[in-house]
Amino acid sequence: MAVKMIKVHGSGNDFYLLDQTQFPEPLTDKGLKQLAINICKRDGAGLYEGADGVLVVDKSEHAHVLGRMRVINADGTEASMCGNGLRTVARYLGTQNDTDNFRVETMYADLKVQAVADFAKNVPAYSVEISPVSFEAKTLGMHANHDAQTIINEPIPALSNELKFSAVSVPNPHLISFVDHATLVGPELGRIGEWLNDGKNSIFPDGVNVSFVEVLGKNSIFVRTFERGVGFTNACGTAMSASSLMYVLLHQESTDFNQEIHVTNPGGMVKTVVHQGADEEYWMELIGNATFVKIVSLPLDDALAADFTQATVTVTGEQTAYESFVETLKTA
Ligand SMILES: N[C@@H](CCC[C@H](N)C(=O)O)C(=O)O
Repeated sequence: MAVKMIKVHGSGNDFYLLDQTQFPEPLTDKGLKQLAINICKRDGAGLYEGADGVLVVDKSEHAHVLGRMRVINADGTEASMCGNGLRTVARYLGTQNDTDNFRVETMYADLKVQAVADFAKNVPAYSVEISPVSFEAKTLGMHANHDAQTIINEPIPALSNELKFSAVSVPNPHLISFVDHATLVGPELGRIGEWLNDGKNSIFPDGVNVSFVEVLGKNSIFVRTFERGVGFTNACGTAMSASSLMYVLLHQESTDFNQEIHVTNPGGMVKTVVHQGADEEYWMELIGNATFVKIVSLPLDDALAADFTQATVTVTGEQTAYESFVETLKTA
């Protein structure tokens, strides 16, 4: 049996999108984990250039929902959400069902998604809801600062004597620190990210996504992320949404609720809007590209055995358009 996957990305955060409805029976969780580990490897060991993870699309049993998305990180662990990936899954399901405003089931919520105006010619874009938000240590799996219930713009001495951190789940866990430019591009993010995701530390035993954020100007931030289960990524959608929330809560001199925030990242840019609902709950809109790079086919047994010799590929041409779009950002 052959497996067909689409190589997709949002802001250069890249994935293999696997629609399990192509199989008579979905893969087991063990099979999905093995597949992700095999195909995501970088440096020529994976399928083509590898990926940050696999986006698994399944049927949903929920009413008014077009499909279910699961997120398997490159190391085979499962994440509860993926903002950049959700945009591409929204495009995939929307195109299949000929609709552009619907919901997708994710681990903790059925999230609203919507097609929006293209970012540039041949650079389709989608807006997705990021929620639910929590600052609770229990939800975050956090045991820091003598088991503090929340950490909002506070030092965590076990991590750094200089930086302040905010811990927020959206619903995957994020640790956010506002830094100057030298710190943004320096080695601290890698050091802290690796330590917190070593599976041995007692602060985040299940790991955490770590982001450094630089305020660039009014309604404008740069976000660099070390992802749990992946390492450095070009961009992390939930991290950019969590960073935007903390930007609104901590930097009212520069931004506010309901304003469009320009978020640049190493792989491109997205826009976010932070909302507070009627019950005071926070939620974010994440707006960005949903690029389909190529369609890949290979025997499923080969993919599960990490043999990619029979793989065939059809390139869409969208990556060239995306790269031209990113070039325009540098001159803007
Ligand atoms: N890149 C994703 C987030 C992926 C999940 C993360 N690695 C985790 O384990 O929480 C995004 O765009 O949000």
